[in-house]
Amino acid sequence: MSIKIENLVYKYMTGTPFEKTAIDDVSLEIKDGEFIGLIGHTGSGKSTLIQQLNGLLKPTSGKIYIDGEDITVKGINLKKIRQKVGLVFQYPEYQLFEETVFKDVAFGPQNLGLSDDEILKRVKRALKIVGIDFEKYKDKSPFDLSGGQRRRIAIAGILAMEPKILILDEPTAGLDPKGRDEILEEIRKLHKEYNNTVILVSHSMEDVAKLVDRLIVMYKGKNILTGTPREVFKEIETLEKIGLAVPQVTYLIRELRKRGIDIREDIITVKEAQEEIVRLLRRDKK
Ligand SMILES: Nc1ncnc2c1ncn2[C@@H]1O[C@H](COP(=O)(O)OP(=O)(O)OP(=O)(O)O)[C@@H](O)[C@H]1O
Repeated sequence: MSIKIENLVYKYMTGTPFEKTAIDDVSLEIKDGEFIGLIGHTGSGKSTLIQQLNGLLKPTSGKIYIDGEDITVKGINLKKIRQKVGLVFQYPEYQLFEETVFKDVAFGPQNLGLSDDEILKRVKRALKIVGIDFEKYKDKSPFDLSGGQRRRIAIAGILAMEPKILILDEPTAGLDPKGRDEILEEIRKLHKEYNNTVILVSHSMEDVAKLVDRLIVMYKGKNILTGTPREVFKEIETLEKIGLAVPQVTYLIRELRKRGIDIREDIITVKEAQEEIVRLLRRDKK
């Protein structure tokens, strides 16, 4: 499902100073099935932006179209929008409340009024994607599990509703490197399996660059850069100015090129760097 945002403005009326413009005239388009990384420093407006995409916050002005439908009009059916746009909040594990894993993941599909067979199918599928063994965990209390496992179950609860657009707000926040890599790998898998539109919110370029089709970079409520990770990483000066680091390997390649080494410019992962270095060594041997 596609998303189109036109001249979006969001002002909080409760802050200090009294009025705070959190989203400042943002326009962008996301295509059906795209995997987007929404990047920006703390306070750049990422959470405010995504909460408007499922109707949780109502824009101060501007338009949002989900699959061509304007969701900013009065009287719009919010339940219908939330079936299409699934939002996984930061630290979603704190929103688990049922006494078993099964009940927690089934809660969303039950609210959609699906049959028991369909609910079971969806719960199994969602747990499989997040790497939780259905038989082993279905009757366990989520509260007896580790933080990483609880987060997966919370994500599975949203996946089980099979939203055409899935938005994850900092899904790796607070996890150790292993847990972080596992969750990111699962998000990659689920995008492949469902082929839905995914927006992954993060302030770590390193995490998202290797996964996404396109990056949207926010700064002070504005969308200041958009493009593939390779295109965005070329703007190192702009990114540095706004406090976002490009992956370390990108810096390394830049330094090597400055020293006259003829290495490909658009490398963004360590794996690509390894392959390129091997290629150069082989070439020089000849
Ligand atoms: N409830 C609120 N009342 C007033 N101002 C708010 C409120 N929530 C957010 N803001 C302000 O709006 C701006 C954007 O905040 P937002 O949470 O959308 O940024 P973010 O990029 O998601 O940050 P983070 O990475 O920390 O979640 C910030 O300046 C923030 O202080």
